[in-house]
Amino acid sequence: MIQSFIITGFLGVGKTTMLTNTVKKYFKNKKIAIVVNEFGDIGVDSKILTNVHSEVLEISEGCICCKLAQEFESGVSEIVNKYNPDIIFVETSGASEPFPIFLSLQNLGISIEGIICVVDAKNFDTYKENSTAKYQLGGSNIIILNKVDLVTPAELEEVKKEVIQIKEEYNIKNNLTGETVFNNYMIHYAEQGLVNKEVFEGVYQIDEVIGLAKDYKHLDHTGKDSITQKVAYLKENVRFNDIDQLLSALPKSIYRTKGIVKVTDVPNPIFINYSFGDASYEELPEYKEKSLLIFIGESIADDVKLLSQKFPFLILPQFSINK
Ligand SMILES: Nc1nc2c(ncn2[C@@H]2O[C@H](COP(=O)(O)OP(=O)(O)OP(=O)(O)O)[C@@H](O)[C@H]2O)c(=O)[nH]1
Repeated sequence: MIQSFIITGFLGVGKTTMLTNTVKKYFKNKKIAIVVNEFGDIGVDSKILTNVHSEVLEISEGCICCKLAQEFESGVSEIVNKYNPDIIFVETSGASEPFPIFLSLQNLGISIEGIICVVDAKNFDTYKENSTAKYQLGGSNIIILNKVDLVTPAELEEVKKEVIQIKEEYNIKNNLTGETVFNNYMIHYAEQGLVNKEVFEGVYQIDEVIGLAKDYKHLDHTGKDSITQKVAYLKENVRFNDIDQLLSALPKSIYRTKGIVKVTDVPNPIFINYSFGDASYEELPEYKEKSLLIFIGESIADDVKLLSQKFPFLILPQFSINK
């Protein structure tokens, strides 16, 4: 039977980092397929993941937990038929819930070994009130407190306490019996997503949930704390320092920025990964498309417009701007 893991967690917590690092470390001799659902319609993660793994299915232009169950199921079936993987990893977008994906995998007869929720130990305070983040914890059975390098032991303990509180409150319940579905869950700590191999050793296999969630109604992403993204393309004469200054000037409402840019003073294209004030850069061997940045946050349309006035090298697409 094909095994699968679902990786969930809020925007920028380290899901892709975990996937890349753990798959490289622990699953070298297995046939791995990765399904990644990007937030919004321009996939940066899949470009990065494709550099590392061969079988990557990108599902974008929507959210697999809301609208794309069918596309997800047919994509996974295709991967199974073509490639016959030992293990499938599904990385959900930071704005989606894991439970509907769990149901889709069950529909396909795939064994779900674990639903992993990655938590950003440093920035948990910033996003813990977001309802999607709470449901992500509620719908998981493995919780990984990541970025431990950025917090003190006391701060980590505090985050752990809060995580347990939310987990207890939002733990998914069986509609018929009212009992919690994931009674046993584990909390692990990680830096760069690296956890002990035991986390992946199938001790959590979940098979008792079939059927209970027919009526499962999940959160409306268009609600008040819903997250939006705005894309900006970049002019060609940009220098690395311009990007650096732009990232330093981002308002608080924009807590996630990703993109791939070509600058005049660095030979290779650069993958930019910014979350909650911290930026990291990685040079890519090649990138033939236009330089772009994706800004993600809550109600950010006006902020992005202001940014493009302050940094005229940003070109906003002309179509309508929604809040
Ligand atoms: N210091 C530190 N940085 C980390 C750690 N894990 C991830 N990061 C950084 O956090 C940023 C976001 O990591 P990603 O793996 O892209 O996060 P993600 O959850 O896949 O993001 P989305 O797909 O946008 O939701 C990157 O700049 C990573 O380098 C960690 O343990 N410590």
